[in-house]
Amino acid sequence: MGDETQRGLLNITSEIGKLKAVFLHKPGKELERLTPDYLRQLLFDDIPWLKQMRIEHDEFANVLRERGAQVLYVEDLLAEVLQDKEVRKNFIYDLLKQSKIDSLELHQALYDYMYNRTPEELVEISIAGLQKKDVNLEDREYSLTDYIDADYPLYINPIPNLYFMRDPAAVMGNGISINSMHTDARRREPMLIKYIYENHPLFNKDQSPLWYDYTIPHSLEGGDMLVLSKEVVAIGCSERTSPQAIEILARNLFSGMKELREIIAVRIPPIRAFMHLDTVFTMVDYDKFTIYPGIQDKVEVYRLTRGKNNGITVTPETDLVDTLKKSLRIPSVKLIESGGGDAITAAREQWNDSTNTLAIAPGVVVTYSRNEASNEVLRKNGIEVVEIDGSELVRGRGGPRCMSMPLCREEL
Ligand SMILES: NC(=O)NCCC[C@H](N)C(=O)O
Repeated sequence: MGDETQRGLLNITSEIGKLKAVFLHKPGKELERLTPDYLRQLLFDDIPWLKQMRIEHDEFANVLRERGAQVLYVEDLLAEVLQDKEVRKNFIYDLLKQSKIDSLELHQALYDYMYNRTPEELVEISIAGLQKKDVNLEDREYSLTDYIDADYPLYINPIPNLYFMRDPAAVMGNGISINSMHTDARRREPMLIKYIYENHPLFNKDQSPLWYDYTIPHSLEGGDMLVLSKEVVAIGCSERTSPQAIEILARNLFSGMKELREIIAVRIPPIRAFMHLDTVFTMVDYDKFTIYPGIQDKVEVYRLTRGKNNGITVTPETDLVDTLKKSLRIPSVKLIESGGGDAITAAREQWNDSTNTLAIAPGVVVTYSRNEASNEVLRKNGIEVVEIDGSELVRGRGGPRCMSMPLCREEL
């Protein structure tokens, strides 16, 4: 990575430029800690079969490599930064704080236990959680909390959604937004990215501005963030991303991304099936987007530009397509409706993330093979579709875009 280490690896100025480097997390033991009792709370609808899921995830990573992207795994970079003793100490403290371990004695015992693990084991604990039965703390005196929580099997909860790397952070320009997650189930994920951002030379923190921090109390998730061009960013205002967060992010982007002209805020209905903007709308080529049919009539669109009202002027718009044309300064925009024109098929395939495409070059996308009608309609519109199997991966309700965090794309 020679040069990139010098100037920072991060550079995302579009949704569709050829993908050069991407962050993934390969699903691991954290998925084996999902039980029926906690499924909903952990944002799953079913229990995936981990072995098959990992095969599917490897296929996804291979497709990206074959098309020229460097695949970096969050677990590897985190293990590298945790080699440093000071970083490791702080990380364990933050992990215990985040896990709300308040009892002094338990805190000390778990600290000691984790400090004596290898960086790789510590990474696994931070993702898969820590079961009580795996730590022998028999001799200590119980606190009231210990007695009351005795039936709960874990000291540290798993974070099974980490393989949806899109959401805890997003690269925009040469900076990064480390996001504030909407649900408790995902609250730890951005902390892991923050440790990598602050300590790994590949991220070259001094060259890479921080656009948003996960400690800000207004939720913002990466599935809502689309870098349409150097000059235009779209942000979903959704179940997961608040208008306050969009305004804070907008101010930071306007002051740090000199070429950025406007931010399009797209308000989508706040329901689980449409949890982020990228579950209903993704960019697939210079002037083409795939969209869940009918959603364009249910959204509200606002343009944010540099202005006097605390740095931002907000202009309500009436139509998504007109706004895209105007903002991107292109003569036409093609919306490719998923589902192939049939409402039932469209709804079924959207549930399985048909519109959550990952562009790996202009007009080339990765999708799940199961979404046959939606893939067909993309092809009919001149898009090259690279299919992967996702029968197990999809059970967490996310597709190829959700599973990837692009770090660097070729400039258009
Ligand atoms: N960008 C995305 O839409 N990511 C999918 C996240 C799925 C995950 N189970 C969640 O509910 O957060």
